[in-house]
Amino acid sequence: MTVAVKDNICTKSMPTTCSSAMLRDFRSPFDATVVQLLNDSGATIIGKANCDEFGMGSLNVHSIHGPVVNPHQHPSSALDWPVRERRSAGGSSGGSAAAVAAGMCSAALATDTGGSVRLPASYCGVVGLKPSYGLISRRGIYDHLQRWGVVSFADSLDCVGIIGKDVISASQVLDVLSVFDERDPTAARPLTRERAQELCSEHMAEWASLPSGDFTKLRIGIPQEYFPVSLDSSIVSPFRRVVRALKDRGATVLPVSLPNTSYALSAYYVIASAEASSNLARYDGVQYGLRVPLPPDSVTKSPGEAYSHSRTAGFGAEVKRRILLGTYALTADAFDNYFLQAQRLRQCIRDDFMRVFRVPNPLARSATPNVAGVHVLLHPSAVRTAPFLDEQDGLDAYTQDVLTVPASLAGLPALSLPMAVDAGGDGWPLGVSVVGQWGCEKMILTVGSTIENAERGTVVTSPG
Ligand SMILES: NC(=O)C[C@H](N)C(=O)O
Repeated sequence: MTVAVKDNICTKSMPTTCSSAMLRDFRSPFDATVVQLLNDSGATIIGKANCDEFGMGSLNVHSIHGPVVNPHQHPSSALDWPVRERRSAGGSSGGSAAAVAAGMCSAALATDTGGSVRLPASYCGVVGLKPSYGLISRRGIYDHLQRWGVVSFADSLDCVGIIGKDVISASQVLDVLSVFDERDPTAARPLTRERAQELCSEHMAEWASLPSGDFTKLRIGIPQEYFPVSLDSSIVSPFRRVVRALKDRGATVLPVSLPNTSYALSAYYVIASAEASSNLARYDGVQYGLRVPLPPDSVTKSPGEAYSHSRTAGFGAEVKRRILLGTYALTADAFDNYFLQAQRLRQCIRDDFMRVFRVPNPLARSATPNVAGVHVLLHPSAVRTAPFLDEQDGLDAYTQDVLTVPASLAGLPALSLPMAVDAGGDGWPLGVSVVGQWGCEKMILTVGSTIENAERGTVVTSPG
């Protein structure tokens, strides 16, 4: 299999820049465990993929390598396209999604902190899987040299994810990567993995043992809060078609409520920025990263001034904004009102999910199945199709992942797959997401491949 690797995942034989001037010349002395696993399995790594700087962004426009142009509709000539007609590939893993969409490789490694795998997958018309938090290793081989094989952004949220040309490619890569890595302290222990697998298989047996494609007894929840006013109306009809296809196979589809969803984005940006401000403190030009010597006429020449000089030159504007926001959220004055509140909201969001799932959480002490609950949730992956690259405006960029962030805060597996492009839309891809209980990757991939087959058989007329 040919695989591209996002440029925040360490590779020995290629640079790892994180799309940042800070790491422009960085060569990792080791491969991340995920890269080693891919190499050992015989995969061919074709190159590193562009991303937003340190994974911060939703449109892959914050990069020293320039923005990623969405290759959909013109896969071999995206860069010949007039600038005003170029669309974003989504972020932060825009390069990974674009490489798969353009047919350069059959899969790509990416990372997802708040939606960075699923949003680009949705915008580029490919499959994106964010696995359960802790399922795939983030560790490197020589952990005394650098803490992670994947360069940290926000440790309590970062996951290695997979982008594939179809569900089967994504699940093949998942099989290779989902092994326990004792070097990664956040990796789920073998017992937890076994328990999750047992629970998932037990609950899949309720419906997946029936003849293929018969989903009688599969219960699917549609979270009512995932249809905000910002949702483009053209998404509704393809989404309904997907629901209908599942109902035709016997599935019960019912509305469910995740009442704290509207707090997810605010909680995410506080928590992720706070963790980023602490993680990125190591890039001071002495321990790590670009070092820019102070000018000879500099007055104080204090270490603080030297750090600040290198950090000012090495980090881009978006990374600086997150460091400022995160540092503020962690100050004594703001901690209770921002950081603690965000953590409380995160717990409420987790509880929302746990209340609706039929499969018990393998990480919880009491594991009572909720018989009125659902096996999986289904919702649109994004509120719109890929924006034009020259239509970026400030706040909009932060609301792109409004539908992907909740599953990240809860650490749950989520799969985005393309819906057939509909005559009512603008001809650009749209994704639908399937979310499951922790460790239920097999379940969401099974539902995903049924949707994929149904959508492949859909004949729709394209608007252009
Ligand atoms: N990194 C991610 O998962 C994307 C998110 N939009 C962020 O900028 O934090």
